[in-house]
Amino acid sequence: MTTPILTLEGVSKSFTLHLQGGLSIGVMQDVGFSVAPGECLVLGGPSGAGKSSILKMIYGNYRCDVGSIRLQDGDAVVDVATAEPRRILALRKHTMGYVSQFLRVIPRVPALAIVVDAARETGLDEAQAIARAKRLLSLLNVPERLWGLPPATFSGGEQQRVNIARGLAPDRPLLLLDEPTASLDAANRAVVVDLISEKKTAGVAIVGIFHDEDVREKVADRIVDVTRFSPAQAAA
Ligand SMILES: Nc1ncnc2c1ncn2[C@@H]1O[C@H](COP(=O)(O)OP(=O)(O)OP(=O)(O)O)[C@@H](O)[C@H]1O
Repeated sequence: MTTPILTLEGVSKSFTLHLQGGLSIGVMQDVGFSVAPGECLVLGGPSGAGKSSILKMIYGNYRCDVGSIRLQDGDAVVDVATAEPRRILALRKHTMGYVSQFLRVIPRVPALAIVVDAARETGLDEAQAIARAKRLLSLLNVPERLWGLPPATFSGGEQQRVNIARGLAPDRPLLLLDEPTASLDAANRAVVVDLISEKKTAGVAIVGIFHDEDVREKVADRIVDVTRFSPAQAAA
């Protein structure tokens, strides 16, 4: 098997509810899986099972209580679980990308510039970045008349497609996808499936959450049901 780019081992997570007297709720126990370059691992399981929390731990937004999250970064291996915030920021710039279903709108920055800036983050020059951004926006059916406008006034679906273009524009070896196709129409879902396949062919490792069964079937190499990491399951 190809050397994995990402390996989670013995990861557990609980949340402390400060509004309820510091009550601690265990959400996941002993999470473990690996992902290889070019592979798409889909996290499955019912609402509240902990799928998004796993992505957030990999991205370094949530700290895990114990366990390791080892990420290949060039010749080095970094444990995200214990890495300094500065190291995590560097990983986000070069090594791992995160695409959620929501665009955090930056006031006054036009859609095309948002995607061009993202493409430039991993080293494309201006001309290459513009070409890539235009290709993505066209493929994702964002009308050309909107490219020069800030997305604040775009429809929800248009904003989501700008967001996907921005998330897929840079070249990073690991991509985390948190329901990027939620509320897209069938035609645009199919485009996203093709773009994900392109990334896989380019050797990008993907960990994703897709509620749409059809999308999941098309992109997943493996599906991990995260209910197997629930503390109740572990105690049984
Ligand atoms: N910041 C937080 N503070 C407290 N509890 C949290 C926090 N984030 C997540 N949780 C809890 O952890 C559990 C898992 O949530 P998570 O969002 O990871 O589930 P999910 O499987 O992605 O759900 P969905 O499919 O509905 O998005 C839930 O019970 C949720 O309430």
